[in-house]
Amino acid sequence: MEDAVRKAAVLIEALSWIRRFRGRYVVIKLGGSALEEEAAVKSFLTDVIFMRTVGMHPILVHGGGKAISQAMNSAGIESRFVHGRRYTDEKTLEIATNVLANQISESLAQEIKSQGAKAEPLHFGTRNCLQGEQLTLQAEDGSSIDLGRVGYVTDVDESLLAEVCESDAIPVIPSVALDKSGQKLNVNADTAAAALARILKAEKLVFLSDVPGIFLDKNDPQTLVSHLETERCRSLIADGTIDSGMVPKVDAALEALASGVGKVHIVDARLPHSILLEIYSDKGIGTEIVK
Ligand SMILES: Nc1ncnc2c1ncn2[C@@H]1O[C@H](COP(=O)(O)OP(=O)(O)O)[C@@H](O)[C@H]1O
Ligand SMILES: CC(=O)N[C@@H](CCC(=O)OP(=O)(O)O)C(=O)O
Repeated sequence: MEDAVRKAAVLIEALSWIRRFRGRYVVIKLGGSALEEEAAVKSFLTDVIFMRTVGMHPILVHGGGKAISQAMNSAGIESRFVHGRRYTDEKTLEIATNVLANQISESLAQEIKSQGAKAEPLHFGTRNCLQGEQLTLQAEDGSSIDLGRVGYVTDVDESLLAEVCESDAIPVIPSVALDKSGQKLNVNADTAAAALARILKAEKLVFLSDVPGIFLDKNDPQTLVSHLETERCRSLIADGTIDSGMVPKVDAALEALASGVGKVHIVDARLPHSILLEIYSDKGIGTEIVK
């Protein structure tokens, strides 16, 4: 009996959050590290279906850095990263966009469908929703750094996304944009998700990765911080506490918050139902970043 009452209490706790987020966009970025664990991905997609069913508009954006590197290895091409971006020549572009759109997006959408919900992969091979431009970075001496066909998102087809969400489907979006002449660009998935959240003025941006959140000591999970403000994030990046793959995520988080996104969350994709616990309960389990 006690157990049944406890279950009802959980539902009641979720009620105010369900009401608050009805009809709102939540952009969820699934990273390549998290995608490696098949069972965890299936359970995560059940959570996304739950979110959709209770009226939220979840938008799934994904990367797949590890799978792209594996596919490149198999093709005998070595991956090269320049300032955290994969140097993308024509052959790399073909492999990366094939892995992201034709393999990962399609398999995520298939899994959502096999769990009884609707999903629509949105990319260059179906209906594209990310427009972009080629990214040029500047070196300290002012010269430009060549990244090849790497891009950043400049615009999003909002009416397409609204239409897909209204049809009750979950949009599944790989981090590939098209430029003005319809050519593909390889976009870092963290920045693609942040651009989507910014342009849609999403309620939330959630990063699912392979760590429980942000640690103050990278090697000690006990140092997880549950709440961070933007200034603190900047100093944690500056002093090296936040480094490697976490830097583009936190940079993207700061950019999204600055342009009106309500809150950013970093949660562990490997922990069952982490996203539901983060969004629909009073005390989350990962790291939340606020302005
Ligand atoms: N302060 C920190 N707290 C937690 N993780 C950190 C921190 N600094 C760096 N990291 C690293 O960031 C990684 C997540 O980034 P990444 O591997 O690029 O994930 P994804 O594939 O999800 O984009 C973690 O596995 C961890 O090694
Ligand atoms: C330009 C660039 O670096 N694009 C990334 C796109 C995938 C990605 O970002 O995947 P994760 O989320 O798993 O890191 C790449 O080619 O790896």
